Amino acid sequence: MEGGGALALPQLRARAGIGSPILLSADPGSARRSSGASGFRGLIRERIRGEQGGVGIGSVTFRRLHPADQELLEFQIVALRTKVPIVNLEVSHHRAVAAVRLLRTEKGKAFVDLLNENGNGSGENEMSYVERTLGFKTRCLDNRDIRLVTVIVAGTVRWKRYLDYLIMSLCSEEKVFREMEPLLLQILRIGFFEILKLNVPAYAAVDENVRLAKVALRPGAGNLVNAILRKLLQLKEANSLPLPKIEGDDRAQARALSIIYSHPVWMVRRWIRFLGKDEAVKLMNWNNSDPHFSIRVNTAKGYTRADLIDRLENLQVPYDKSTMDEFVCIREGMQTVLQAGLLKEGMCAVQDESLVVSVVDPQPGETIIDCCAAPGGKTLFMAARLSGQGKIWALDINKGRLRILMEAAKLHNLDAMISDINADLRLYAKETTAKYDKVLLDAPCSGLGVLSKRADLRWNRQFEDLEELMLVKPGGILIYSTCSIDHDENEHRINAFVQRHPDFVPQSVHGYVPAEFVTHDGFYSSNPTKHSIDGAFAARLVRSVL
Ligand SMILES: C[S@@+](CC[C@H](N)C(=O)[O-])C[C@H]1O[C@@H](n2cnc3c(N)ncnc32)[C@H](O)[C@@H]1O
Repeated sequence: MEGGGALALPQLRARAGIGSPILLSADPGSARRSSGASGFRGLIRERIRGEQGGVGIGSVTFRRLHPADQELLEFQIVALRTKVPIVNLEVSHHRAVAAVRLLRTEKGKAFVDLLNENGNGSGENEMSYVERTLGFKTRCLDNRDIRLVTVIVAGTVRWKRYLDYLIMSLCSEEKVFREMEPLLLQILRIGFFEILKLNVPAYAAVDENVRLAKVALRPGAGNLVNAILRKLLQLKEANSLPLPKIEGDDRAQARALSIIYSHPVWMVRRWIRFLGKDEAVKLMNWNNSDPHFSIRVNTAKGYTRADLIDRLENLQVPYDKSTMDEFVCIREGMQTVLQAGLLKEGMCAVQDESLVVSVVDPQPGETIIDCCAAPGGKTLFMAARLSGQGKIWALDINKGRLRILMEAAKLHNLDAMISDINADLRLYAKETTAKYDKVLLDAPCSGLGVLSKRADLRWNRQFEDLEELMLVKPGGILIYSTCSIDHDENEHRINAFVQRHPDFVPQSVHGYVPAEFVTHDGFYSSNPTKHSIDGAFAARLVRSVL
């Protein structure tokens, strides 16, 4: 086995006796193409059948294997035959978990990051996915592993177009890339990402990914990974990665930029048209940078930002004070904050540092409906600003997300001020006679302002349309907000709305947010490249009294 990382068989046997979970399952897993009798799994099945008196392939096939592979095969046979539960210690467990998470992310069945899950719990969940998908278990994930999985998965998703272009260029023919089995492609993406963007030492990136491909798939898959990664290393060393040149007509340039900065072509073309090439490149660089997280202190529980800062200093988590009083910004150490239980205590919440709540400007005694409320970042923030007087209705179509919101409300001592409504806003708005002082419509949008945090959104963009709502009292205020920087979802939508509903008059957000966030038309707009915070938009519309 490459890299000299293989354990000697007696050692493996000794570890097999420790009694951790089992190594192999009979189910080859949907992500892997059946490798037949020529794959590891096939060989094992044949060998065991042979030993049980069936038709085995015996030593002839075994001689085709490299001695190190044969050693691994023997080990796996011991595990299967003795049914001793064994954790697979051969593969790099965080890479195995990352590969499985990438497969699941691509099918839309997992989020990119593990931040919302708890350390050990998430390790166990991940292990059961790994077992079902790969047919073996890895050892439990510790905090460092979870961080590595998050970094690898988020980075690989973010750089997918760039990585795939290079992988395809290095395959002997395009067909090899197009027909590549999903798991093999994820392993290659991880290897490419580690080498090109994480600067992982070459021996580790190559050996570990080769071993993962061999164990999870078959020896031939490992050989392919080995050949392609070594070719990549040579090209990287010679500074001659086969990337497209930014030349030709607009379309060709957009295509090249979309590969180099790993964004969809339509997005690049749109941004070049509206922002110009330089600004579009800046924006893509922001989207590709590591996201930072903002934490809002929970004043409703009596905590101050100084209390939060004390805790962060004790935990040795570096932070920056935000311009907004309740916030601090964290670039690294989020896992430490989670582990220390600051969120569970209700001391703070992870929340985008947007000024939308300042645009709403909740005042004690007001009734406010938050129309697309879950998971509740803005609901909780608004409730905290009501200083114990007033009421917020949190409406969302998604019951599960609404439940999370109400749990968080309880944690933050704000549950008495918040009631939930599980409904489709379009139906609710038609059927109810209720009217509110303020209506916040934080509309589902493309999320084009938060692409640095949501690595997957750039590949999954879809518009969802909402009916206009008439839940606002005469004289009340509708606040429309998005986490998008796209004019079609923001200014254009507001202008169209106002044309259809002359009883709603835009009111400048001047005075509610610092001047640098107020657009020419009096809307709130934050721009990642200008303000170094996520992109967001908000408009205040006052309903006339008549
Ligand atoms: C952008 S998120 C809201 C984020 C939230 N305001 C916050 O600050 O945490 C959009 C939410 O709209 C909800 N949603 C989408 N369509 C809806 C509809 N027709 N009626 C009610 N809620 C809807 C989604 O379930 C999702 O939770």
